[in-house]
Formats: sequence, structure tokens, C-alpha cells
Amino acid sequence: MEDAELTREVVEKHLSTLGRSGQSFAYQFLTVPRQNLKNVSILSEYTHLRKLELPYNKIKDLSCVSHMPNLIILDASHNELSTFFGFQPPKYLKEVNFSHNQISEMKDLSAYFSLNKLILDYNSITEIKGVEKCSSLIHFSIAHNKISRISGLNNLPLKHLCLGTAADRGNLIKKIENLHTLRALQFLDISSNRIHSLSGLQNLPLLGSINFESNMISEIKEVSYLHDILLLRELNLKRNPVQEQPDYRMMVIFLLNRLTELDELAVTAVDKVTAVNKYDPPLEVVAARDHMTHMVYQHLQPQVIFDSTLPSLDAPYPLLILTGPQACGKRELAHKLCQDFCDYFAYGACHTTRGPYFGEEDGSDYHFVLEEEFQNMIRMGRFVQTMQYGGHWYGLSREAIESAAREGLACCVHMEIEGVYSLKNSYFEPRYILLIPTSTEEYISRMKARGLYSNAQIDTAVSRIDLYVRVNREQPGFFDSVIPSDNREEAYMRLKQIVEDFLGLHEQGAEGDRTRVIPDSSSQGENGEALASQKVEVNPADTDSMNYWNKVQARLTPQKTSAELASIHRKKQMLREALMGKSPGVYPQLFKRHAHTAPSLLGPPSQPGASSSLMPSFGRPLSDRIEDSSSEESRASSGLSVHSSAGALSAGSPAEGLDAGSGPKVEPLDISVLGQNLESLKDPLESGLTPDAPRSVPEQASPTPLTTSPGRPGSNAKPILPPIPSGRKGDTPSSRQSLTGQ
Ligand SMILES: Nc1ncnc2c1ncn2[C@@H]1O[C@H](COP(=O)(O)OP(=O)(O)OP(=O)(O)O)[C@@H](O)[C@H]1O
Repeated sequence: MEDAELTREVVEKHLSTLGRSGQSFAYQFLTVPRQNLKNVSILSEYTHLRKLELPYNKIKDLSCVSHMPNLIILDASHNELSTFFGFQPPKYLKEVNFSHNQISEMKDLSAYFSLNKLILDYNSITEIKGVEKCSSLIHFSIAHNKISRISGLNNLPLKHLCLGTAADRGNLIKKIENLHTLRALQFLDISSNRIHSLSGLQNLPLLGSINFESNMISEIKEVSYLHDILLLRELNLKRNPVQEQPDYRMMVIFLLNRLTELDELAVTAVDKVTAVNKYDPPLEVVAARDHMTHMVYQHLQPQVIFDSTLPSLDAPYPLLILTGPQACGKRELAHKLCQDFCDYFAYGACHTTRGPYFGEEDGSDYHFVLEEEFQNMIRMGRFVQTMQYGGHWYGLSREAIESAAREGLACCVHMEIEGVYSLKNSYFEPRYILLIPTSTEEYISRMKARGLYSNAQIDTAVSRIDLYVRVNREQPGFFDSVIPSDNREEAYMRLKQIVEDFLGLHEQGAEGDRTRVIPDSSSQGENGEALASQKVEVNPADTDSMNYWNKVQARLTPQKTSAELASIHRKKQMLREALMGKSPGVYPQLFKRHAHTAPSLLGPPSQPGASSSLMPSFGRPLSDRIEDSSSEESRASSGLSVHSSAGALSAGSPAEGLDAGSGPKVEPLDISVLGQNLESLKDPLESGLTPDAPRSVPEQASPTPLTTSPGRPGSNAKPILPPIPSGRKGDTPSSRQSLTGQ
């Protein structure tokens, strides 16, 4: 088509929207696209126009606009304009589109004070200027020009700024600068430039959408510059090198968790939860994972029930946990408590991969192990819980708890709150005492005085005080007691008092003449809950005190909820039914264990060496192994291959005389013999006895003196409940004999 001149006929054909103009009516809109128009001077006669659209023509001169004082919208895109606003400013001109022209330079537009929207895409402009005084400009687009610096936009009320176009070449901008005064900015397109960093966008509080496609962002950490833009919902980083980073999307979603769209893909709630659980899991999630890990690894090991240390079917080993931020004094207090209450508590030394501080001895504060050994222990199912603190692993092993239990003592452990969360998932029901610094200054100076910690470590420890305080505030009952730890003596006095309360213990008479005051069995609810008001004295030599252990446990265990009580009731019911031959569940198996293992029923226990027959090589024929496993001897001295919950059912350990590398190997229970043994146990049960009901001495007594089996778990030489009414290691042989009926 040839170049054309706009004629009156053509104009009249394209006029529209009749409206009042002064005293008369006139057409106000003219749209003449794609006519190859070069000369539009005739428009000087159409002074009433308010909207003029002439896109896709060949116009070079727009001086006619000077005669349109009422013009509001001008679209001269896709023409051949090289002059920037080559006309007198119409007073109300609001929107101008000069995109796809040949403009190379911007000029002063201060006379265009109504200008609201200016589009200059696809020109050859090298510098943004002339708009500084356009105090109404809220939409400015200058994509695909030759801009190399962001400038000339200071303090404009811009809401929408476009400096690039994802579809094509944007500009030549290398860094984000001079945008900080654009406090109203909501949308920024800066795609297809050469920008390496997102720095410079920090102070744009209303920014909701950023298109950064086709730039040169390569580090995920760059998105942290956007972290404080609270309204940011859409971010496009497509075609940036950062996309190659492993886990890019999840990490960005985690860092900018308010996004609803990333790289033009919706960010779902599931994405957000997954990202948080991956990169900053809540304590509950960390604990659940930790617990699951140890349960899985424990279950991968052959399971053994060491009934010699099981307090009862329902009661896990007693545990006292001192928790609080690092260096709050809990370790010191734990040691002192175990010293002063050595009849009740043994210090549970955790394992750690950190090196010993000066003066720390292996096995006394911690078991210091290498990372590889620690990981190996995890895989061997040796831990009840683990956590990483300050780049080191810490873990409480089953063995730490059981070795205390073997001595008839509760295990006292100190740990961080993550460990508490993890233990709360486990079968154990410890008492938790929080030791919390109330004076930050004192806490800091104490840490500094120890000379062990860097400033960063101190900062971390201090910042965690809030975590403890928050948990204590938001989850009443999470800790059984809270003690300010600023003054060690006072803290210890308080701790001592609390522990004595837990144990129902009173100092009576001279030092060393302690009388334990614990709830009478008759004052306990059916499910072991302590009725604190009624107390009886316990004489260590009194055979009625066989349930001493249970009573200590009841004291250390928080009151059960009604749901827990109902569950326990159900379990007991199952047990009764099983023993009556109604159900072959796991409880009859547990009970059968006693039938087989109790020496009074099966004769003397096997010697330690005999346990090798309990560890058949897997290469042997199955029939042999079955035969072995059904032999009286093997059953008498083995545990059971039963999957368990943490705590009551324990994996073997070197201390237990089992192969550390492979763990104890035991045959599965032979169900066929279960029935017979259940029969033999019916009578006691029908007479109202349950495994955790108090028993008379002859029922529990072992024909083998305890001294022949020094409390080795799994030896099954002891009765089910450890006959240690005084609960201490210092029992005299005579008192033991009287307890065991020997
Ligand atoms: N098994 C565990 N689980 C969780 N936290 C643990 C465990 N064992 C130790 N911790 C805790 O890890 C933190 C770091 O232990 P570490 O012994 O290195 O610190 P510390 O400087 O000696 O302080 P503290 O005097 O509190 O022990 C301490 O708060 C400690 O109580």
C-alpha cells in the first residue's frame, strides 16, 4: 500500500462517540489504524477530539495535536516518529503511547502535568529523562530501548514500571539502582537485561510483582533481598542461571513464603509446607523425623525384650530430663542431683561427636565418638533421640537409660528442647524440668567466662532463650517445672525440692536415714496414677514394696489423660482376654515371655555362653533354627522377636554381652507353644493378678539367686519387676535375698 494522506472522508468514517463539547455536540474519538498514513495534518481541524488512535501508520509529524486542547488519550504507536512530543501540550493529556517509533531522546515533559501513563517501548532512547516533574505519572514503560542505567525516576508516584520485555531484548541495564524512592511501585518488569543481583529492590514496600526473566541472577541467596517486601506475590526468574541450582524452586518458595506465583507457576500451599518442612522444619517436625528415624533403625534390628529391666508392661523406664539453653547450668545440676540422690538417679551420659572440653572425661559427661561411629550407632538403632547442635551430633542411647535401669535407678539427662520434643514422641514418659536464664546479661557473662564459646555461639544460645520461653508460654504443661537458672545454688535448691516432690520423698531423721514416702499401691488408680494425698512408708526390706520401681515411675510420670487411661484399660483388657485364650495378639506373647523365661516355670536360666545357641547363623536350615528356638533352654534365655515401641522393648548393646556389630539375633516366637504356656498362666490371672499387680514373693522369686546374674538385660535371671524396693545399687545381699525369697 502506498503512503497516504488522511482525508476528511476517512476521518469522518472513523469518528465515534458523540459528546458535548462546549455549547455543541461533536465526535470525540478517532481511530484510524493501518492506513499507511503519513500526513495527518488535517486533524488540526478536529479540535474536539479527546481520544486519538493512529497506530500502525507512517506518521512522522504529530504537530496537529497542538490544536486538540481536550485530548486525553493519544496512541501513535508503530509509526515513524523521531520527535518526542512534537506538539503543544494538551492540558488534560493523560495517556500517551509512542511505542515502536524512532525516538532516540526524551525531553522535558514538565508541562504535561496530567500525564498518567507513558509508553515508549521499542524506541532507541538511551537515557530516561524529562519526566521528573510528571507528578501524575503512575505507569511508565520503556522496554526494548538502549537504556543502560536506571535514572530520572526519582520520587515519581509510579505504580507500574517496565524496563524490559521478557519476549525480546529489554535494555542494557546492569544493576538495579535509583528505585528506592519509588515507594508506590507495585509492578516491576525488568526482564531481558543484564542484571546479576536483586539488590536495590529492598525498599519498595508495595511491590507485588517482579518480572526478572532473562537476566543473570545465579545465586539463590539473591532472593533474600526480596524477603522484606511483604506484598510480593509474583516473581519470575525464568531464564536466569539460578534456575540450574539444585532445589531452586523449593528454596525460593521457602525464602519468599508469601509468593503465590513463581516463574509463572502457581505456588500451592503444599509447596509452601514442603519447603518449610525441608528447610526450617518446626520443632515438632524435626522431632517426628528424629523419632521415626530411630524407630525405623531400631525395628530393622532384631528385637529383644529384656524383661529383667522392664518395670512393667505399662511403665517405661523412669527418666528425668533437665532442659534449657546451652550452658544454663543444667549439666552441672544434673551431676549434682545424681550425686545427692544417688539412690534414685544415675547421670545419663549422651553420645556426642564434639571433642571434649578441657577436663571432660569420656563416659562421664559424654561418650565422645567420631561422626562415623555416631552415624553407625544411629543405623544400629541404638539411640532414643538425636539432635545436631552447633554442628555436632548429640544422642541419648538406649544403653544409657538401661544401664541406669539395671541399677534400679532413673536416668537423669540434660538436653536441648529438640530432644524433649523427640522424647515426647517416644514411649518414655520423662519428667521435664526447664532451667531458664532470666537475666540475659548474666547468662552472656557466664558463657563468656567459660571461655569456650565464640560470639556467634553465644548469640545462638541467647536467641534460643526465647524459644524456651515461647514453648513454655504457648504450651502449658510442656515442662513439668520451670526453674530460673541465674543463681546456681538457688536453682539447685529448687530442683532438689521439685525432685523430692516428684518422688514423694521427705528427709526424716539423720543424714543417711532416708525414708521414702511413696503412694501405697492401694492409693494408686487402677492405671498407676498416684494419689498423692495418701502415703505409706516403704521399708526396703518389706516384700510388699516389690512395686517400688513402679511407684517411682508413677511419681516421675505425669498424670495420664483420660484418653491414655482408656488406652491402658483397653490394653489390659486385651491382656486378660489373651490370657484367657481369646486373642493371640502381642500381649499374650509378652506374657508368654514370662511363662518361658521365668525361672520358676522353666528351671535355671541358660548360662551366658548358651546364648550363642540363640543366635543361629542364618545359613543354617530353617528347621534347625525352629527346633532350637522351640527348645526350652533357648526360650528360657532369649528375648522375643517382637516389634516394639521405643523404650520398653530394647535392642541389644555391647554392655549386654551381645554382638555390637550385628545386634542380638533371636528367633521369632514359636506360636505353637504359646497356648500351653498361656494355660499355665491362666490361674494366676484368673485369680485377679495382672503383670503389674503387686505379687507375693514366691510368685516373683527366682530359684536362681540374683547374684548369679548381675542384672544383665536379657539374662532373664531376675523376676519381671526388679526386686529393689530401695531402688539402689547399694543393696545388701541379705536384703536382696529376703526380697527374692532366698
Ligand atoms: N542427646 C541430646 N539431645 C539434645 N540435646 C543435647 C543432647 N545432649 C546434649 N545436649 C545439649 O546440647 C547442647 C550442647 O552441648 P554441649 O555439652 O556441647 O554444651 P555445653 O557448652 O557444655 O553446655 P551445657 O553446660 O548446657 O552442656 C547442650 O545444651 C546440651 O544440653
